[in-house]
Amino acid sequence: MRPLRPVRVRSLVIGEGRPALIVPLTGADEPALLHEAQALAGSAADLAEWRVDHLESAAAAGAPSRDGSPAGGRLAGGLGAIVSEAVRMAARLRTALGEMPLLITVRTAQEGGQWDLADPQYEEVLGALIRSGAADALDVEARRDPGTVRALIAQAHAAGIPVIGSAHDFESTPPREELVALLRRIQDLGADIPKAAVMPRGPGDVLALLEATWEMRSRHAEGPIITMSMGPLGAVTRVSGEIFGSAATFAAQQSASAPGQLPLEEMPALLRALAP
Ligand SMILES: O=C1C[C@@](O)(C(=O)O)C[C@@H](O)[C@@H]1O
Repeated sequence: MRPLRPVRVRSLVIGEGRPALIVPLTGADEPALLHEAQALAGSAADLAEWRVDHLESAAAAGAPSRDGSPAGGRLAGGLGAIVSEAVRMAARLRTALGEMPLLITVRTAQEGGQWDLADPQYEEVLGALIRSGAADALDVEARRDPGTVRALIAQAHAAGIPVIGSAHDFESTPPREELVALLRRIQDLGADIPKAAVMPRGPGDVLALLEATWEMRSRHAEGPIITMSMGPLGAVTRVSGEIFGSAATFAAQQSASAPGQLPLEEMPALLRALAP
C-alpha cells in the first residue's frame, strides 16, 4: 500500500495499522459527560470525541437548536455564554480523560448535529475551543464557506492541533466519483484527515463508499482518511477500514452519536478478526 503521512494526536498515531477507535461523548451535562469520560479509562477506546452540541447547559444559555429559531435568532447575548460554558467543560473533560486524546466536535444542524450556527458563530465557538488548549484534535465541517474552513484550519494548526475535515449526508450516498472529489476537496482545504459519512439506500451504496475509500486511499490521499456508510446496512464499513483504507472508526459506549455505530466492547475482536 502507498505509504501516507500519519497524523499524531497526543500519543496516538492515526494512519498506521489497526483503525483508531473513536468513542463519542454525548452527555447533556457535566455529570453525564464526566461519567462517560471516566468509563473510557481501561476501555479499548483510542480517542474520545466530545460532541459539544449535545451540551444542554450551553443550549439553555442560548445556542439555537436545530428545531428552534434560525441561527442568530436567539443569540443576542447568548453566544458568549455558550462559548464560556463550552470552554469550561472542555477543560474539565481534558483533565478527566488523563492521557486519552480528546477530539472536539461542534456538529451543526446542516451536518446532522444539534445546533444551528451560522459561519461567524461557528467560527467564534471553534476559535474559543482552539484557544482553550483542551483539544488534541478538532473537527471542522468542510462544507461551510471555504474562507471559514481555511481560517479555522489555520488557527488549529498554529496551535498545533490536527484537523478532521468532515462532511455528512444523512439522506443518501453520492456516486463514487463525487465521494472521491469531496474527499480530495477536503484535503485541498488543508484538513489533515478528510472524513465522509453517508447514508446508504441499498448495498450498492455501501459498495460505492468502499470503492471511493479505496480509490482515495490508493491514489490521492496524502494522509489518513475516515469514511463510513451509516445505518445497519453500512455497519460493515465501520469494521473494514484496515482493508479499504479508513484509518478510524466511531463506536458507541453509552449512546451512539450516529446510526449504525457498533458497541465499543465488540470492536476489538471484530477489527482483529477482519485484519488483512
Ligand atoms: O462525524 C462523525 C461520524 C459519525 O457521524 C458516525 O457516523 O459515526 C459520528 C459523529 O459523532 C462524528 O462526529
